[in-house]
Amino acid sequence: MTHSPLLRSDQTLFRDPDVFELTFVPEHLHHRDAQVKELAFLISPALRGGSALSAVLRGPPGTGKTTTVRRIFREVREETKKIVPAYVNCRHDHTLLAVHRSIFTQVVGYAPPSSGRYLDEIKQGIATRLHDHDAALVVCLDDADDLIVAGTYNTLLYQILRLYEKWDVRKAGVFAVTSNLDLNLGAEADPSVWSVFHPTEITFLPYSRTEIREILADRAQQGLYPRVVPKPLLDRIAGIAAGEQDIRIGIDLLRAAVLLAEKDGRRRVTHADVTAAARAVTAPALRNRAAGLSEAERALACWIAERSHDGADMASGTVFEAAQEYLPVGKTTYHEHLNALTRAGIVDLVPQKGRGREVRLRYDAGDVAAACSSPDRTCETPNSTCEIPN
Ligand SMILES: Nc1ncnc2c1ncn2[C@@H]1O[C@H](COP(=O)(O)OP(=O)(O)OP(=O)(O)O)[C@@H](O)[C@H]1O
Repeated sequence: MTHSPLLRSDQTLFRDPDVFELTFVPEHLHHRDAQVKELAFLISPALRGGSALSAVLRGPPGTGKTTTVRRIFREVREETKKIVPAYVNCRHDHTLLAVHRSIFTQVVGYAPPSSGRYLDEIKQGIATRLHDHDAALVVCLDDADDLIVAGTYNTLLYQILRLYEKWDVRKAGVFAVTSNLDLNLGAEADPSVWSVFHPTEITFLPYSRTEIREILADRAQQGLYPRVVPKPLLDRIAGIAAGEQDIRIGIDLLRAAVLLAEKDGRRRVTHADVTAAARAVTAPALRNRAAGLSEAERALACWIAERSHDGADMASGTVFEAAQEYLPVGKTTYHEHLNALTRAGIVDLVPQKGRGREVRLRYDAGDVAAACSSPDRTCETPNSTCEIPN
């Protein structure tokens, strides 16, 4: 067997580490052509001296909403001075003043003085610059649900969209973005806002495993030296990210696995690097999933983890029968708990030929046991038993 020569301490596997930063805007935006086209269409009237239209962008976390907007805004900035895009992260800026200060900074090119500036002066500064340059404003309010929590959503939309009523500027377009699928940002708008908002709804569906694989391959090619991550390992990373329905997990995992190889002085990522990195990267996601379960559901997850670790038969019916010895629950309750674990994304129920369904853990059994133990009930893999409350 031949071994590739070890890395010297001054060598790195990263051609460009920035490619793995979450703020990185990729050169090629995969699988978002429809959304890019729709946003470009909404902005286009402003290129012809009119006003941009508005939109609500909705999709689960890590589906490329922010990246798509940033990508379009970058192109707009490069192509024309007739449109001024302003991106506001509402997690950070959710008061009227903070949002307008952020818009001012991007429109005017420097921050307004921190003291002695009232909201109206900041708005006037924005409007004057837009008027002087005959430019149209397009604002992206990313994570706009934070504005609803802060109680500023409607006032802000009103003030941005109706800027033209007080100053001689064109009507602004607003792209409101949310990853909260239970929230309808359009419906949250008051009638006075709605009459000038009329957003087009743009949906971002989760990427499939193949799409994630392509995005990750592109990242690896841009950010790493050739052959650092063998193709089967890239497939495995894509599978883990697809299971989590979050491309970010894939990007983090790729970087973490390469860092482990680099730390060890190796030129190639191994299966063991991915396993170790996956633990670290998916642990917070798994903890979040477990936190949403009831004590009884967590106890069942723990028990399933132990059984899976021991290599026992995982057919759902067999698991139920074996569970009877330890877990005093009836069949209906057992299935309810099992369904809750499936919904939480901790187990999958995989149909088996003629044998009902197999209970399969999405994570390492030891990690599930660790995430689902509680102070009163420690789950250990292997061999310990869990007590399940009714
Ligand atoms: N289509 C894509 N092509 C290349 N990279 C992508 C694509 N979509 C997302 N990414 C990358 O995935 C990461 C997460 O994307 P992004 O922040 O745009 O998701 P989001 O939908 O805005 O998530 P959230 O709702 O949590 O803010 C970023 O690093 C981004 O560069």
